[in-house]
Amino acid sequence: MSGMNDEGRLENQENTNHSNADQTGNDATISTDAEKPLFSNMTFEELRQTNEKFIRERNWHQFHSPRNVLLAMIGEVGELSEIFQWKGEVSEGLPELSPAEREHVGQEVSDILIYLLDFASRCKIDLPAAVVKKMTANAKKYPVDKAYGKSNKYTDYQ
Ligand SMILES: Nc1ccn([C@H]2C[C@H](O)[C@@H](COP(=O)(O)OP(=O)(O)OP(=O)(O)O)O2)c(=O)n1
Repeated sequence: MSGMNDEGRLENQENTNHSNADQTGNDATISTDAEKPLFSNMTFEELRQTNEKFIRERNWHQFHSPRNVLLAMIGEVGELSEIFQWKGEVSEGLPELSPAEREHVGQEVSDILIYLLDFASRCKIDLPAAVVKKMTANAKKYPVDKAYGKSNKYTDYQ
């Protein structure tokens, strides 16, 4: 279960002592190191400010309406999808892709995030706060005891 701490940050209160093994005894966990730090320490706000400067210096705010930025983001989602298109299943860490393809994935996912930050900014949405709120709601909708090891929609066990 997750909740908010005094600073408004999402804190993970889940009991992580349970086994990841499913009923057949297999370890159902795909990633063993998913919770180790992976991202560099740039805040959403720092990234947003850097991008606002990029847009302002080019006098591009006139083009960056919420609708235009949303469409640009969807275009980048398409570009990311193209890298995976017609391939078989791809494993965590993308070992099936070439180094150039992995680099390309990083570029396209960055374009998506840049446009997402831009979109949130154009809509005056405090994105990290909205994400924390949504994660808290997700944890309530999908309680561990009901959702553990199941991929059902929450409506199946309401
Ligand atoms: N009007 C624009 C144009 C570009 N960008 C920024 C956001 C994206 O991170 C990146 C998108 O640039 P391109 O439209 O040139 O798209 P790609 O980088 O994906 O290039 P290509 O389409 O050649 O793969 O640049 C932006 O904010 N506003």
